[in-house]
Amino acid sequence: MKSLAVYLKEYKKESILAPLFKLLEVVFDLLVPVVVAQIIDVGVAQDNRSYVVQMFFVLILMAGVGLACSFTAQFFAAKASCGFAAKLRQAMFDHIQSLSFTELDTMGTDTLITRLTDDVNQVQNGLNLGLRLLLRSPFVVLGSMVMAFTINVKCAWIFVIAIPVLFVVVFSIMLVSIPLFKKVQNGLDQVTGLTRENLTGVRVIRAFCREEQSVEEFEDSSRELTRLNLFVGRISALLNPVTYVLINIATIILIDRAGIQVNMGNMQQGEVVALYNYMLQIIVELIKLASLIITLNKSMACADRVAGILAVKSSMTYVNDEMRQKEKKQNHTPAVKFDHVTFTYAGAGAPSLKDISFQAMPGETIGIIGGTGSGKSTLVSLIPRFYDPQDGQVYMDGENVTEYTRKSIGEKVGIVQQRSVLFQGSIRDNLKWGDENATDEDIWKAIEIAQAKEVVEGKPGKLDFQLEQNGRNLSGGQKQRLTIARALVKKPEILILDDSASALDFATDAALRKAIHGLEGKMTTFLVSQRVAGIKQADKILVLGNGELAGQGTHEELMKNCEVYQEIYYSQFPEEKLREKINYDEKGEA
Ligand SMILES: Nc1ncnc2c1ncn2[C@@H]1O[C@H](COP(=O)(O)OP(=O)(O)OP(=O)(O)O)[C@@H](O)[C@H]1O
Repeated sequence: MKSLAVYLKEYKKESILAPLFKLLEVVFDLLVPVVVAQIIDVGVAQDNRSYVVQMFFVLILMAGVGLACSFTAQFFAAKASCGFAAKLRQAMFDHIQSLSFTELDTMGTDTLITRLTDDVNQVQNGLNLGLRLLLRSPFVVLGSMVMAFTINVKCAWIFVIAIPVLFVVVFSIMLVSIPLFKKVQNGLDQVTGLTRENLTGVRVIRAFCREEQSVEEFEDSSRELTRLNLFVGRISALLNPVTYVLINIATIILIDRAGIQVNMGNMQQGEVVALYNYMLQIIVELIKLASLIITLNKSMACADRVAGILAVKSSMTYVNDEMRQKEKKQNHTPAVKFDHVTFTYAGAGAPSLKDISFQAMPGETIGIIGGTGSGKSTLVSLIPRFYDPQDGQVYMDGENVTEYTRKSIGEKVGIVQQRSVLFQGSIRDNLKWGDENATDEDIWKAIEIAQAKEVVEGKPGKLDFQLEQNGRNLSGGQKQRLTIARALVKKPEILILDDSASALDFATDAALRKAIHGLEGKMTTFLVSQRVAGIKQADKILVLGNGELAGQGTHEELMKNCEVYQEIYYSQFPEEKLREKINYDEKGEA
């Protein structure tokens, strides 16, 4: 939690001025009962009207100055807390961006969203209140006690006993509720997660008539959060009645003792009123302090969660520009090489890739095929270094991928993933993610290769057509074509299409492959596909089965010597199997 203090550094002045002005306000608050006592003991007792009026204006003046101090304190506290929260949120966002996929997979998106939003808001709230009230309340409590001593020592002892008793009660209740606040935030994570899942999957939920189950699931989770909140609320609600009972007992004793002192002539009536006022100020401040501590507890729990994210170190380090040696590209150096690569996802029991070795020469097209879950996506995700393998090495242009800067990998590799992700904005804005300096001509060229010309031309405004969030105003196939175009705008040396033509019809898929093949230069292309037709023409095909490389070679080679490939092929072209059988039988008869 202390680690978050750095984000307040820039607001040092505000963080000092806010409590300082609050303390000034307290001084005026503490003087009010003294002035009231004077009004009673001098003005009223001696029937001195002009004195009463004079003191009345003094009270108004004190209230005015107190109010100005309070406003100023509020201003500085708000400035510091809002600025702090903005910096913290930005730092978290930047940090999350720097984490590797391994950490992101482990933490999960939902908790990251709650921590980035609700948790940061709670910390901001806690800081704002803390800056204003954390010093004010104890200062009023202690100040009231000191003022009581200046009035009457015998009565002041009641304050000395009452205050610690009240403190113990308040803090005991707080200690019980602190751990519960963390549970409440975790419950909130769960509700956020379910909300997101249900809202993004609403079409599937309706298609499968799962509304009732979804509502029930949400209700269960929400009920649990409510139960926790109620429990914490009840404990916190105990504070007021308990503190009021204690303070009222103290007030009764105070009035009893003070009455005796007045009768003995040691005290005046106005001073009794002043002591009573101080007792009231104490209870008001203690209740404020109690709710402040509740807020601070909540925000400390949230601050811990925020600090937890900031403390996560990326398991992947990148070399920087200075450390990076210039590429020494030589002829006949493979564009991509896997050397006995084994990879297991964090938390997964079994490896998703086992001892994979192959190489792809510059300009080659590499097809990757295999059953579902055989490791195709995992394999290609190691090329742009989304993950690091536990064993073996991945090389690009003869250099280990760990020797590249993050930027240089980004420039070299263009990847189009299975799920098309587009962002709110124009088509042009989205495609310029590939290269922000790309001209409209470059963009149209990429669109043409990606077979998206008709799509874009059919939209009002063409490149200026506005996409909604996640590109939801486009069809699946249209989105896929645009994501392919976005990768092509970058003109990458290595292009990876991870089953990204799955929503395209056969003719478009074929035209896309032909257009990519016809590109100038030596772009190495990886085509991941479930369809043999999609990779048949590739220079080399990698066949994956259960994370292992079952075979590699051209289509013809694999048809001769790779059983897994033959199985896939004949399952997709059963008539070929039949023809094969007929040929074989005919040969046999001859
Ligand atoms: N983020 C992840 N965390 C843990 N395990 C994962 C993760 N992603 C994939 N896996 C596991 O790794 C294995 C390979 O998955 P991968 O996505 O690479 O398969 P694939 O061949 O691309 O499948 P498909 O054709 O269905 O997309 C699977 O068993 C899968 O459950």
